Amino acid sequence: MERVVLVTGANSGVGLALCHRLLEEDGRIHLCIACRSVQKSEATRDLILATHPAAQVSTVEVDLSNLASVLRAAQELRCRFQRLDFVYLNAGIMPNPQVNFKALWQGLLSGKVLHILTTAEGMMTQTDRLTGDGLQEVFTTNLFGHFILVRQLQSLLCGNEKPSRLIWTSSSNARESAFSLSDYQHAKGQQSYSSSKYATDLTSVVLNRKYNNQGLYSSVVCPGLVMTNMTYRILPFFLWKLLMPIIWLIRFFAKTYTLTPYNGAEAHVWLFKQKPEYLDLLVKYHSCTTGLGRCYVEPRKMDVDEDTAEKLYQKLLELEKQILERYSDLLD
Ligand SMILES: NC(=O)C1=CN([C@@H]2O[C@H](COP(=O)(O)OP(=O)(O)OC[C@H]3O[C@@H](n4cnc5c(N)ncnc54)[C@H](OP(=O)(O)O)[C@@H]3O)[C@@H](O)[C@H]2O)C=CC1
Ligand SMILES: CC(C)CCC[C@@H](C)[C@H]1CC[C@H]2C3=C(CC[C@]12C)[C@@]1(C)CCC(=O)[C@@H](C)[C@@H]1CC3
Repeated sequence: MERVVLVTGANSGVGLALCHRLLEEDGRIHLCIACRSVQKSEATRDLILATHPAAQVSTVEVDLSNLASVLRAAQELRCRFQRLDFVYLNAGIMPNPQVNFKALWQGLLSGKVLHILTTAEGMMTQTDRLTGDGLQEVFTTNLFGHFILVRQLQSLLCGNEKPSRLIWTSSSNARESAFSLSDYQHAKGQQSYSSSKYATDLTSVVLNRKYNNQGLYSSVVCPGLVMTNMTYRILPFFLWKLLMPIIWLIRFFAKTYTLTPYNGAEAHVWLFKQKPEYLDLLVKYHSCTTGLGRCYVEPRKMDVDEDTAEKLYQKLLELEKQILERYSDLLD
């Protein structure tokens, strides 16, 4: 039986490369690409079919920052499919990114050059805003919209003959110091991206605890530093071009400088080929590339506190309850 794979944020960057790579691995899968615009998803479908003409590719419209749209997409997926084998929760935003060059400089002068250059710890700030639902946009797009989607797709993901898989695109920028349970949406700080990715790591850990016995497994990956629409927004384009020779040199030392979306999707594709029962679910899988361009995957233990993870999960459930009450007309 063909496997059904759903990918969010499939129209560009890591998500698009992932779609191509999954079809290279197994041309028989049914690939469902989730994008927030119909035009973009159709253009992406055509692009994928141009290189994989025999592939089965369908599209679903979902704006993860709009919870009504998430509920509608889940309803449509429930009608269309009997089960989902893989869900790649990959869409993400980092709005109005600013680099703190003072922190970068201090980091470079400290002994932690590689750590700073690969995690950007304490170096990046973002300006967040509220969604139409009154939630923080980065939290909603990167984590909560996906959380609602997963919960609404539970009937397609749980109790299947073979285990189903959730694969979240997290980041090595995920930091406990940027996250607080009392402000889990990160309304007060300026590191909403880092906070949302840490919250993603926590959520994945708890999802395993709650759902492994129903045959659903969750993993987190980091694609490394990849040049995509998201990263090109951090610095002016000409500056990136000027920095490129230095960045390619840094790649000889910084294995997570994967740079291309193809390389960035390595951990996602590797997980596609693994049996979940053998994975360490407290590990983040990092896409890595050697200086000469060979791709590989490195597992690294996550810095997560299980008690905090459980408390966050309870808060997500409370918020979910409020949202489902608000949109009760969209439920079956
Ligand atoms: N690039 C990097 O260095 C790193 C990226 N990541 C993560 O990788 C993932 C993919 O990012 P990347 O490929 O780099 O960047 P891109 O900007 O190329 O891709 C992001 C994708 O998310 C989609 N998206 C954004 N907002 C929404 C929304 N509200 N609803 C639905 N889809 C949405 C975008 O769609 P649209 O085209 O419509 O905007 C796009 O397809 C993200 O989660 C990111 O945080 C993690 C570590 C490093
Ligand atoms: C390397 C150059 C000489 C100078 C570039 C400085 C910064 C613009 C980059 C250094 C580390 C980078 C980085 C990211 C963005 C660009 C930098 C800050 C990320 C935050 C992008 C998104 C992620 O999720 C992280 C994994 C990246 C970590 C490293």
